[in-house]
Amino acid sequence: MTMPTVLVADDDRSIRTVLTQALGRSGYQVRTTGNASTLWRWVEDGEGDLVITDVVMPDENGLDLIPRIKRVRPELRIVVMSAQSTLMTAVKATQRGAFEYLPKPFDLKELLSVVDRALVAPQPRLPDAAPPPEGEDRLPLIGRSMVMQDIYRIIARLTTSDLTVMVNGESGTGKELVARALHDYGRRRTGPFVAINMAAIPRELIESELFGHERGAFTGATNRNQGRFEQAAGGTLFLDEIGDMPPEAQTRLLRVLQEGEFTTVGGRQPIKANVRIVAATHRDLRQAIRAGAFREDLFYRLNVVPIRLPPLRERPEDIPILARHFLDKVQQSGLPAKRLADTAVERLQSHRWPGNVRELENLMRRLAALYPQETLTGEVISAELLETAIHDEPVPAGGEPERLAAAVERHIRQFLNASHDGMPMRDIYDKVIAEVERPLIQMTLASTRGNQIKAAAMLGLNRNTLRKKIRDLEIPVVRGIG
Ligand SMILES: Nc1ncnc2c1ncn2[C@@H]1O[C@H](COP(=O)(O)OP(=O)(O)OP(=O)(O)O)[C@@H](O)[C@H]1O
Repeated sequence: MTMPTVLVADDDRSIRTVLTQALGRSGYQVRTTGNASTLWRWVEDGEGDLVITDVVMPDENGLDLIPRIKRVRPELRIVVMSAQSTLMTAVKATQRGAFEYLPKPFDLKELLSVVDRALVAPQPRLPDAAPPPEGEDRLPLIGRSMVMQDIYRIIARLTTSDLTVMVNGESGTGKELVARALHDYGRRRTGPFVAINMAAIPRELIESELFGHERGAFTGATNRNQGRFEQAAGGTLFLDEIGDMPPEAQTRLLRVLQEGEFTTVGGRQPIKANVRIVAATHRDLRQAIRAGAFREDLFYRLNVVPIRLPPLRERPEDIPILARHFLDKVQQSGLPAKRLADTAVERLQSHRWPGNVRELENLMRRLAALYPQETLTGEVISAELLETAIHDEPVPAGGEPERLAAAVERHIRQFLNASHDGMPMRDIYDKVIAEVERPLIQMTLASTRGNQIKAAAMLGLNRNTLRKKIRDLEIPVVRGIG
């Protein structure tokens, strides 16, 4: 029995060598070339059982070759590998009919398993998504970390179906962007994208917002109103913060998903639901189910394809590229160009980003608007991060912001417990006040980069009072930064 022949096209000689060895060891016959035209000639001549192609080659883009190959040899499987590991590459490769897309660098074992699968997989149905708009190279999602690569591949596959998707991730991780990408590159892209945020609508209005209402259905319903289900007909309905949906609305939504039709509030005539649903939440829905706050049956209806968006701190390698992307964006809106010093990148990568990508985006916007220097240094970033730390309440890992008073109570309890062995503690008042005053003054000074006049104004203190406090609390004075 002759072993299948794998045709490899990549302009990088070392990749050709590695693939020849690895595929050869697995018993395949291998032919390699460094350009697209030779690959095309082999394919036209009927050679090969599988193609592995790079994207950027000197004579032609591998992605452009896929439709031509599919036209002459629809049965031939194509695996795309690319160092241009963006969402668009994944979407284009999948929608043009590639069997699999592998971002470089890839794991050889994974490649071999893809090759094995490709050669035995049943005849593929051509994706029924229309090809994405050409020249559409604006990237909706930025980041090249391995976790994001996996997400791009899932999104790319999901653009060829209408499966329900559940996006889970902390606030600001890009859940809405994922929902939009699923719509913009999917089969329903010519239809509407309609979003509704369960947390932002009063609970008694949610059903009428979702399904619409008839005139006179309730007090104040002076007109018939279309709900989001009707508005999104033929397109995508994004149910944001689904974990905040009240129980009655959950029951109704479940019924609509089971029956494929809905009635408006006060209406009788069932209307066919024609939407693709993408739901999102920052909550742990399994925990909500255990607490009786979310219907398990609804969860399973929605959680057909789960996508977990990682918090930014789990993919620090994406931070520089995201930061530069946001600086470019603000530059396009007319603000001066900025660059990041290496120290700035380091500082950004060591921050925890409780607000995730949104926090990074806002920081870059603020820096572009506020700082006159062209180069942003680590020091500038630190000062700005401290400033936001003063304005934002801290969000501990548990999710809910900790009240300052709660933290203070915890510390006071410790003070009081420390005084239990007979000797009452003295000067508790001054000690506690100093504990709060010292970081307050220190951080305010850091955020004004040592400028005591500005710090006094921010604190609402007289300048002399501030100076006295700095002396009494023995706060080191750093002057003249920036
Ligand atoms: N991978 C990414 N690439 C580029 N921009 C991103 C990315 N992820 C998030 N953003 C940007 O960060 C901001 C927050 O994203 P988005 O609104 O999608 O987050 P979310 O998870 O839906 O947040 P929330 O749960 O608070 O509604 C947006 O301005 C979005 O454009």
